[in-house]
Amino acid sequence: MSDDDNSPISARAAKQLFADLRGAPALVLAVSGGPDSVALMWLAARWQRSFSRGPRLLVVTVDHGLRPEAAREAREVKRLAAELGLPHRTLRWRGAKPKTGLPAAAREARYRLLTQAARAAGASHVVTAHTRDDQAETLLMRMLRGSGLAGLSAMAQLTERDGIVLARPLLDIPKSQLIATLKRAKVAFADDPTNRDTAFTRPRLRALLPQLAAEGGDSRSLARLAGRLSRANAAVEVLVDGADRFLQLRARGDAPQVGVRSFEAEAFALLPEEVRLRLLLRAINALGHEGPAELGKVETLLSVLDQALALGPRAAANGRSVLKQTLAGALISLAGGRIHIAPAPVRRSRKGTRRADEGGS
Ligand SMILES: Nc1ncnc2c1ncn2[C@@H]1O[C@H](COP(=O)(O)OP(=O)(O)OP(=O)(O)O)[C@@H](O)[C@H]1O
Repeated sequence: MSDDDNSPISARAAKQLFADLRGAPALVLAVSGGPDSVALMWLAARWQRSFSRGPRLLVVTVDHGLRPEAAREAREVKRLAAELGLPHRTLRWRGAKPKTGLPAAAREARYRLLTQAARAAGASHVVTAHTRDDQAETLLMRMLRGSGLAGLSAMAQLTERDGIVLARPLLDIPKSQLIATLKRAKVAFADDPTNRDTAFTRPRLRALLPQLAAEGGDSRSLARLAGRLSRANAAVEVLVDGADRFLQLRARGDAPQVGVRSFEAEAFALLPEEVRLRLLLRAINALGHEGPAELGKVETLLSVLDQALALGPRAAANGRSVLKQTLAGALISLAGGRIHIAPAPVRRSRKGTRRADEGGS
């Protein structure tokens, strides 16, 4: 860790960190009460005071209803926000809590509540306090799961959700600098014990980080790796855009069918495997009605498709369907020398709930 990693963030440095947010009408600051987000609130308040007409700031704390101390922590954030002259709201997650996958469900609820609050306040952005340490943990978690290049790109500075921009201006900043900033400003912050609860994957991985850092794999190098993979991922996406246009040009003579993607099988087969995979993934996610497809399942589908295509154009050119499979609510078929992707038919199950056909046929 360099000396800089332990120095407080200056007003000048903060101005650069928040530069992308300067023109926003209003910002929701997502503040849990932990050190990272309390530092975000303190830095943003100081930054806003430097303008006569900066973005309006609204501080939002989500109480997930999972820990008894959460309500007190939210009140503490409200008190600190008031000291900084910022309005604050506490939002409660009232839905049923699942027995498994609780962190993921809580995160989903949190982002839903935060984006709703942003919309209601006329804010264009929800700003979170993700740090370089969070980025390193995210990369590590995804590496252990065997994620693809897109997943290994970890978090981006700006993403979009339901028309609201999620901004992470502190993504290159180590947590130690945020703590140094709070210490210098004499601001107190809460300690969330779930951050160390080894019943959850992320805290278990967090506990491994000092050992990795001792071997040279500190948050700086892990975050640099995520940045490099993100750059490579962006380049592949541009190649996939180009391949998509190429396939559309090849289909010029064919009347396009509404709600169906279709590729000429022979031209598709010439493309690199990663590009073929992403073309399928994009089409399935755009037309399927069961949420994003799992990468592993699309890989399996592609190998089945490749085997069918390896039988040669004859196999696929006689109009008969040589492959018909559903995945993530999309129907993928190979017939007449073309690959078709369309929404899968929705049928009623015996219990009366609607569901898509499953499995191949
Ligand atoms: N209860 C909360 N209320 C408001 N904002 C929160 C809350 N919890 C987390 N945040 C915001 O999200 C940021 C990341 O928090 P944390 O690392 O705990 O999230 P996570 O559960 O690991 O999931 P993700 O990284 O996907 O958001 C925090 O710095 C803060 O800005």
